[in-house]
Amino acid sequence: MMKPEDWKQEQAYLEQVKGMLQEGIRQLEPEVERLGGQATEIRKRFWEEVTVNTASDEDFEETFHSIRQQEALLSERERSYRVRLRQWKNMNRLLASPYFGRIDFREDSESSAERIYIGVSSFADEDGMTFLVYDWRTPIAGMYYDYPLGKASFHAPGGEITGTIQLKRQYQIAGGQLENVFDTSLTIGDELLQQVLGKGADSQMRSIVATIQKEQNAIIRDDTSRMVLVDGVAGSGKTSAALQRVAYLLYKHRERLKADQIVLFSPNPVFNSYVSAVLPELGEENMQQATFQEYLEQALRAEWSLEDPFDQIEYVLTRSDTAGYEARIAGMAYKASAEFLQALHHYGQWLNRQGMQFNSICFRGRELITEEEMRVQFYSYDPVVRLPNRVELLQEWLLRRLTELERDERGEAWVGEEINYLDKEEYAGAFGKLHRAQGVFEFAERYEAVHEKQQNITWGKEDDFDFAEREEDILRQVVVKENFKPLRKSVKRISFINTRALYAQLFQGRETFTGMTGAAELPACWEEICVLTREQLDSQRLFYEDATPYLYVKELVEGVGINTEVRHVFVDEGQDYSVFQYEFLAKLFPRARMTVLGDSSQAIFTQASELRGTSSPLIKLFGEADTRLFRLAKSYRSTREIAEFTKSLLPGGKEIETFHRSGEKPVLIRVESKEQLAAVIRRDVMDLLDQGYASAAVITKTAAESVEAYKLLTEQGLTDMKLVTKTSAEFGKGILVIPAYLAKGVEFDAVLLYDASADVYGQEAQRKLFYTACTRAMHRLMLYSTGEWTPLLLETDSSLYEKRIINL
Ligand SMILES: Nc1ncnc2c1ncn2[C@@H]1O[C@H](COP(=O)(O)OP(=O)(O)OP(=O)(O)O)[C@@H](O)[C@H]1O
Repeated sequence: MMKPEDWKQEQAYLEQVKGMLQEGIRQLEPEVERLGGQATEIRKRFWEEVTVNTASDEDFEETFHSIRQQEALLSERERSYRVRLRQWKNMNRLLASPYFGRIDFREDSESSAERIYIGVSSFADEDGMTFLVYDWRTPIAGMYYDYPLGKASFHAPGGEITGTIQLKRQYQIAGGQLENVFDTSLTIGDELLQQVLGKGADSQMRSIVATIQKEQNAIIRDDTSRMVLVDGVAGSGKTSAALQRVAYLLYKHRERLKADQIVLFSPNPVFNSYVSAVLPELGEENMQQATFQEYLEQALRAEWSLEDPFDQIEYVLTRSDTAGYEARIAGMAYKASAEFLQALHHYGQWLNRQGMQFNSICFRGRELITEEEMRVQFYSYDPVVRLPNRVELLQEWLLRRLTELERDERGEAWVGEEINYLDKEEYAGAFGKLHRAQGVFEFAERYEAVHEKQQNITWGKEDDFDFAEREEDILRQVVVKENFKPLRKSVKRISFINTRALYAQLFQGRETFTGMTGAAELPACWEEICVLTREQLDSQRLFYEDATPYLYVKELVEGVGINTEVRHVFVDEGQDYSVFQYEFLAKLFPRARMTVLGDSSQAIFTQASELRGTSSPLIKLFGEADTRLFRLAKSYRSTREIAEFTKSLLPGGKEIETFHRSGEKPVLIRVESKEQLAAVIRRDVMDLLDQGYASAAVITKTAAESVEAYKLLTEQGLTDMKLVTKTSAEFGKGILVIPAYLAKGVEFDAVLLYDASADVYGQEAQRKLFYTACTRAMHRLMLYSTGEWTPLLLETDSSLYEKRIINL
């Protein structure tokens, strides 16, 4: 218990800080207003203040300088305004809760300790010399997360500082009022964490700044590795740590790193809205967020109809009784593998010598430049020149060829016909050109006349400028040029490369594939995989598993469009990306460091990658020396009862540590029919809401099952539910019906697993999906079944759950 005089002292300090914050805000407010007003005014009157005169070169130069000056003034005002506004916002944020922690740190060279209060941003007194609150991201504040009482040290700009932490305190301050103070000897006391975790789920993720754990802090502050790889169990704070890390990096490199130089790849669009509040809460702007699918669509949508990962997983889960299923599944695994990547790499080398595929250039039903001509030209270049460079050379050659062919084309009969059909505007356009040309001819005529006089040479009549003939020439030129424009455009877009054929020729059969790629081992059903793949390609569709390899082949030949602006790439749910996708991201963002967060036990997609271990493509990506692997073994999300239950679902689950927050055991309820199922779920949802839980998710295996559940529950009179689909942009609080794969990464107060019977989760392959669904629950977990229980529960000790008999 805290001594009354300590409490009093804390109260007094809080009042002092609040008073100074209020004073700071009072002083800053008029300045923020003034600077904001000035910037707006300058922007509004920008052109009034600039004298625009371009009559002479000097005038032009003067105008140019005057614009530059005005621009500089505006950007200076806007910058000052932004800085002040940020300070003002930070102070306001602090006012409600100025700090959450304190350490008393005595440097070895000093006789007394300094009190370091820690909050979401720094706050200094008026002369800027004394820090009343330290930003949590400062090196000195880092000790708060890393050390218990006793010896501690931190890196200051001048070197390592060592000393002793003599006191460690945590605060709960809300609305400017001191609610609780805890002394702790540990890194971060459990008491506060208990309280934080005991709260209800939000529709948006919260910042964990006050209770970051030591092992999470190491991830947040790692600033040396090219690849930060986090393998953490469900609910261990991977996403939370990632977002805190973004905030940390933005603070530490605030002079040169901007939020839009950071990209977070997230599992689905709903997730984007789920995490979107954390950084603003910490006073930072949001980074860019994207899904890999968005990237694929932007690169391929123009030519292909693309399957997305959700349709792919629906196929995997629901179509096992259809023809070709086994082959497709084998194809998915192979097309995401390191072996296939290696094979494509060799394919690139093979293409260096032969086998390039082109689209001939056709015009008015004729082949102007044939595939064969292109192939001959392409392979006439020095073989040491890389494929993309040779493509460039070929492109230049094609453009030159087109110029020649365009010239030849002018005499063709169709051109004359087209001239006759030129409409008024086209004619006027061509005529304008003619007149410009005529100006040149007039000048030439004058010159010739003078020249003639001087040389006393007489030109023959037939050499005179024949306007009518010239007119026809120019019109022909114009018409052919117009008609050739699309050809040039498509050459510039590199459409002469037949990427589809380049990809399709990989799928002709086992021997040809091996010949082109040197691949040693192929799936047994390779021939069937070939047929399936070609069928798709022929109908202009790409399976999800083909999209990235297809892009890989495209870029192998054409070169990669790179982004050099982005400095950090974060990949959440990193286990769900294939080795291809990582290769891609590394190529696409050559100047970026990568942070990948994942959990192998939640690898529900077929293209999953190993996170650690010798075969991890992630470690290979930048090499072991540049990669740092972190392991998070403790799960914070769920109550101990739920976590003990979910860890029993995994073969290696024993390693998972649970956080000791207690609640009710998971409940297994068996019913007789779907109608009864809906009735029981309805009753349970109502009960949960009555008990004060604000978010409950009815989690299903597939989208089709979600639709069924939603319908049945509606029929039972449950209203105000939201059916979440892959196109949903966000979900609020309340009751959701959602397929498990869309609930990835998010959490709910209560999870009601719609149907955990053997019919639905009957196979070992569904274990990870089942585990992912159950681990979404924070406080309550209920599972229902309309028949035999799923065999995935067989290993689970019956003491870990409660079985209930329905009683409607
Ligand atoms: N240090 C912490 N302090 C307070 N809460 C924490 C802490 N670490 C994690 N949590 C909480 O635990 C829950 C799970 O965190 P998060 O979603 O970041 O985990 P995750 O590892 O990404 O989970 P999953 O892989 O299951 O999606 C969240 O409610 C988060 O706020």
